[in-house]
Amino acid sequence: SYAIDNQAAVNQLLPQLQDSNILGTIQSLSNYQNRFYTTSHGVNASNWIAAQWKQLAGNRGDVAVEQFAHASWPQKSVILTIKGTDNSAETIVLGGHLDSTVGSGTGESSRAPGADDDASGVASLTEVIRVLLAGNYQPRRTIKFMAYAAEEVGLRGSADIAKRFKQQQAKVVGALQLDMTNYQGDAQDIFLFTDYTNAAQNTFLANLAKTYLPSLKVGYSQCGYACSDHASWNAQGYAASFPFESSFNNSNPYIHSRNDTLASSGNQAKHALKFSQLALAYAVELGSDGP
Ligand SMILES: N[C@H](Cc1ccc(I)cc1)C(=O)NO
Ligand SMILES: [Zn+2]
Ligand SMILES: [Zn+2]
Repeated sequence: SYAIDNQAAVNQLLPQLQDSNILGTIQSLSNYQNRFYTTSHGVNASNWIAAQWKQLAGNRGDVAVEQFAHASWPQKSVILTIKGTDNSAETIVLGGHLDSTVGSGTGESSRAPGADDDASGVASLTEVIRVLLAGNYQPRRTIKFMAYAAEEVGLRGSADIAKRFKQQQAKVVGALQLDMTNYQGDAQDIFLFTDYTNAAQNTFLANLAKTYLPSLKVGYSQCGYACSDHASWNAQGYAASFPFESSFNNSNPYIHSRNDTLASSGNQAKHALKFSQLALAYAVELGSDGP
């Protein structure tokens, strides 16, 4: 159910989220020459994220970090799992993509910083992982954080994973996608996309924002096509949502170019922090439901 009944836990964890940490992760990821799915840099960036998430996991027995190998390209996806206590068969997925591109012809030497698209989403998620684990949060459902490979070439990493989960009849209660969280193109703060997503879960997110982030303005928009990894989960029949940094009309003009840098996003991570806050509320409220 989409009940909002964990105020104590959420309100204790929310203030611990720091935009300075998000900024650092965006900087580190955009320092790779590129993170394209077939380059050595793209492979290294995946390994770096896995190492970061392993560091955050520390020696918690209920937390595991793995890299999901894809058959037809070298860049792996990264999955961190926090195993649930008494409702661990039900799973919540929070994802973003780790690859970057400057469009067709991207290769080993291309410069593709991908600060907003999508280092920002991976950084927003990494800060949620840090706070949940530092706060020793123990979910009843299983929570999986995913950094997908090869999103820019057709949502291929998330498609592999979502298909595998469906084949295994995994009970994914909901999936949240963070792709571009740090460029504020509009006066409103968060835009919930209504195509290729689940309406009931979108309403839940709007209610989470109203409850925990009352100063934020929430709008709605559409992509018009399967524009990020939420569409891979939607395609498998799972409830997906896609909170986005701006409206379609005012989206970041720098993406898929060498100018998708932190500087182009105002050298800040305050906008990305809002998405960490929403994602944490989503993870804790859904994660705390029993069987
Ligand atoms: N097409 C998406 C980015 C994207 C998504 C929504 C909107 I509006 C504008 C741009 C992409 O490149 N994801 O990596
Ligand atoms: Zn992109
Ligand atoms: Zn993207």
